[in-house]
Amino acid sequence: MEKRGVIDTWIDKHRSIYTAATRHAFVVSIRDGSVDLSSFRTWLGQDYLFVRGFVPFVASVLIRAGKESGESSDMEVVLGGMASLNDEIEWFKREASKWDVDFSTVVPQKANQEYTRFLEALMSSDVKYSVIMTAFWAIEAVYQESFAHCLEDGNKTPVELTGACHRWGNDGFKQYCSSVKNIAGRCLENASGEALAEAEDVFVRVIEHEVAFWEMSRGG
Ligand SMILES: Cc1ncc(CO)c(N)n1
Repeated sequence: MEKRGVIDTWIDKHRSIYTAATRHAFVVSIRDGSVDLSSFRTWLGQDYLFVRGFVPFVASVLIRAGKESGESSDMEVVLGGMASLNDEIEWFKREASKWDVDFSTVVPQKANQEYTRFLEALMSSDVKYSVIMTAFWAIEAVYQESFAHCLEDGNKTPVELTGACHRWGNDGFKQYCSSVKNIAGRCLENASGEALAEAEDVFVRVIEHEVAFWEMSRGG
């Protein structure tokens, strides 16, 4: 059994918003097959833009893992995440031609802009390593839990959407999220009360941005 840490207590404490992010109506509609394909296309274009903004964020996490972590494995975990982002961008481009979405004309919507701005603020050197790691974990975990749900028993996920679900819902990605969670948890064990409060706040804000991102996608 894995040890329950502060992150698990936050998930419990903020359960309703956490569930709103990981079982959003958009995700549930993928799982039950009722998804509106124009929503999926909106999500695809917006998430491609998001991921392009997420790369520099992960790069900043990588630099900090190299400099500030006492554990050499932190950098390797984040580097693995970087490598999968490289594949992800290629995947998005293949999906774009499959769904006839032209990324060059996609304009970031408000929820996307606000999320990207939030990530940019987290890249400041004033933000503590434990806080940035908590954010990084939460961002990845929402996608992992959401898309894994679309692959669980009883799903009616349309076959043309299973590629997206496997991308974030596969066991390797789950393992990777668990490694990031362990890093964040370890940092938080030694964190000051102030850092803990900041990390909890950032956790909730990530979840809120994720909910808004799904809402935007569903809105078409
Ligand atoms: C909005 C959003 N959150 C998380 C991820 C996971 O990388 C993603 N691709 N997009």
